[in-house]
Amino acid sequence: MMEQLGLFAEAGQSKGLPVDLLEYRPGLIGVTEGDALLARLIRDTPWRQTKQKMWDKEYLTPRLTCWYGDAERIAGMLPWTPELLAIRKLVEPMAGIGFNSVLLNYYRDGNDSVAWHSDKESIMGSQPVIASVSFGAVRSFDIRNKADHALRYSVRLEHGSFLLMKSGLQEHWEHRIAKSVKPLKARVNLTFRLVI
Ligand SMILES: O=C(O)CCC(=O)C(=O)O
Ligand SMILES: [Fe+2]
Repeated sequence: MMEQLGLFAEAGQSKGLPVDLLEYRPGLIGVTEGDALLARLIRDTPWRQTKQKMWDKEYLTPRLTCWYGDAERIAGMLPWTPELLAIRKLVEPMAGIGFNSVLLNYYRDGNDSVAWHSDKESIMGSQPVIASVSFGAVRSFDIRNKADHALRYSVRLEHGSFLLMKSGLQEHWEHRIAKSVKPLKARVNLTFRLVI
């Protein structure tokens, strides 16, 4: 429900993106390889639409998801695929840490979204570093300060791009992928995480 309310913003690339919180690098993966990966990830992933609870009512999460990782150690995860391992190998040196899991998000069109949240589950510790790789439709990744919602920035996450959410981001900032009024094609996002 909250995801429906006034979230049709189409923000662009903010100036002065706080580099202590976020680092954006387009072109981590080239267009041709990215196109192939996008098609394969959409086709081969056993996507699920989970339920989320809000105000005591259950809603279907407005996107599809799937977890992969060190399945022999972490319950509920599928084992790494060669493709996901290859992407992990690219992002780990850029993040400066190792990851044992990745959450895949599939935004089928502009109507799919993720509402304002921070990724601070206790299983990741309070200052997690998260590496994010995007394929497909360009979507705006918005961040806002928890104490002052007027303090906000946006990054347009392009096909094949890399975004590093640094350790300070989750504690004092929230992020989202807003819905779009423009018709949009599919997007798949991978967020590599260290679950402890
Ligand atoms: O799709 C994205 O770029 C962000 C996804 C996200 O915030 C998450 O999986 O926690
Ligand atoms: Fe997130």
